Amino acid sequence: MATQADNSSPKKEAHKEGASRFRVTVVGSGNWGSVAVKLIASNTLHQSIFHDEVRMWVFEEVLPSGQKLTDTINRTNENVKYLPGIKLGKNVVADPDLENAVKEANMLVFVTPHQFMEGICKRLIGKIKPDAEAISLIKGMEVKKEGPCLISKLITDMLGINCCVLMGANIANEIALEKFSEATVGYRHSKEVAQRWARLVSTSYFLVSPVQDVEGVELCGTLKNVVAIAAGLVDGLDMGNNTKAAIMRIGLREMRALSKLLFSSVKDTTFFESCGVADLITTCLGGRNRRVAEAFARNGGKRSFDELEAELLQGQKLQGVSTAREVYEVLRHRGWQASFPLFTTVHEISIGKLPPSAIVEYSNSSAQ
Ligand SMILES: NC(=O)c1ccc[n+]([C@@H]2O[C@H](COP(=O)([O-])OP(=O)(O)OC[C@H]3O[C@@H](n4cnc5c(N)ncnc54)[C@H](O)[C@@H]3O)[C@@H](O)[C@H]2O)c1
Ligand SMILES: O=P(O)(O)OC[C@H](O)CO
Repeated sequence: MATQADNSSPKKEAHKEGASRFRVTVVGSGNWGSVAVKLIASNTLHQSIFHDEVRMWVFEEVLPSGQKLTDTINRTNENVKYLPGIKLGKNVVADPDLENAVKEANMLVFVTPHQFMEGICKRLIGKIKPDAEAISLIKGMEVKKEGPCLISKLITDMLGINCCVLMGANIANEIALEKFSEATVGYRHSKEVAQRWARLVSTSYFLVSPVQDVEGVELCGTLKNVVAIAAGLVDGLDMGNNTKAAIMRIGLREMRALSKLLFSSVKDTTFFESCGVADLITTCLGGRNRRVAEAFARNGGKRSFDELEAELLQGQKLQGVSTAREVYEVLRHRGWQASFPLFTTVHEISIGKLPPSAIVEYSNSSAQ
């Protein structure tokens, strides 16, 4: 069942005497981070359980104008670099000081590119409130000696706090324009906590469903980025819709198979939620991973993903190429490469070991 915030009244309900309000900080301010802030800020204003102010940690940058990004956000109420043209909400405060941004929060929303999370968590050890709850909107994982480590687990292990996840068919620019979308909150124990997260982010155009399967939800969001690279390669090779649909189907099979091998608790039904097949479809049709992979194939693999990412995304970050490498490390370590030809081939193409055309030749060996 979708959970929708009651934000029908423009005025905040009366605050119950003695009840303390949840203070929210969003750690991250990229394209999705800024849209998440907009959703949250529209809800904290109207719901008495939340403090009005939403603090947003900004990785400080100096803009071409010479001004700091944080100052510009606070002056214009817009993230002019990562989400231009969209007002975030007057109750949003951008803060370049990470420790200061989190110190009073008891609801922490993590939404940075995954490769920065370990460093961010290190800086936050001992700096957050002991009763804080977290949610990760980050699609990606780390690979440790012991094996893969999902970002929600990294947060829990390093900061000692519970962490839900929110994933879904959520191209940020479309949600910024208030076009209808769905998302899935994955939770481990407490449905009540998951419902509070849903209440924080849901709007009339953004419907959120809680599912008790953190690993399944997070692995869907993480692994679909590798399939999106494959779909972009197919587009760049002008192979047409049937081939792309086949690659998406094979990719979905590999997503499900790897998720269940890594965590036997992962539920089949999770793949039918927004975080599963719906996110796979939207990413393979309109995402950044798809777009950069298309350019990579059109250039015959002669320009690197890093170079194309910098040119096409202007500071936004791809997750699919590094996730393909991380998945490859897991497969190689466990001797599972032969069972995951699409994941393996995406990595080998991205490092120049195979040409872009290998995406079809090699991936279809699992198409049974
Ligand atoms: N953009 C989307 O449509 C979308 C939708 C759903 C989920 N996501 C996921 O959300 C996560 C965040 O993506 P995004 O779109 O908000 O970011 P983004 O790719 O738009 O922006 C990159 C961000 O990284 C920051 N950054 C750069 N160097 C840094 C450093 N050294 N340390 C910390 N931060 C640094 C930049 O300031 C910027 O805020 C990713 O896991 C992504 O897969 C994105
Ligand atoms: O633009 P991408 O490829 O990073 O994908 C964005 C979102 O994950 C889609 O849900």
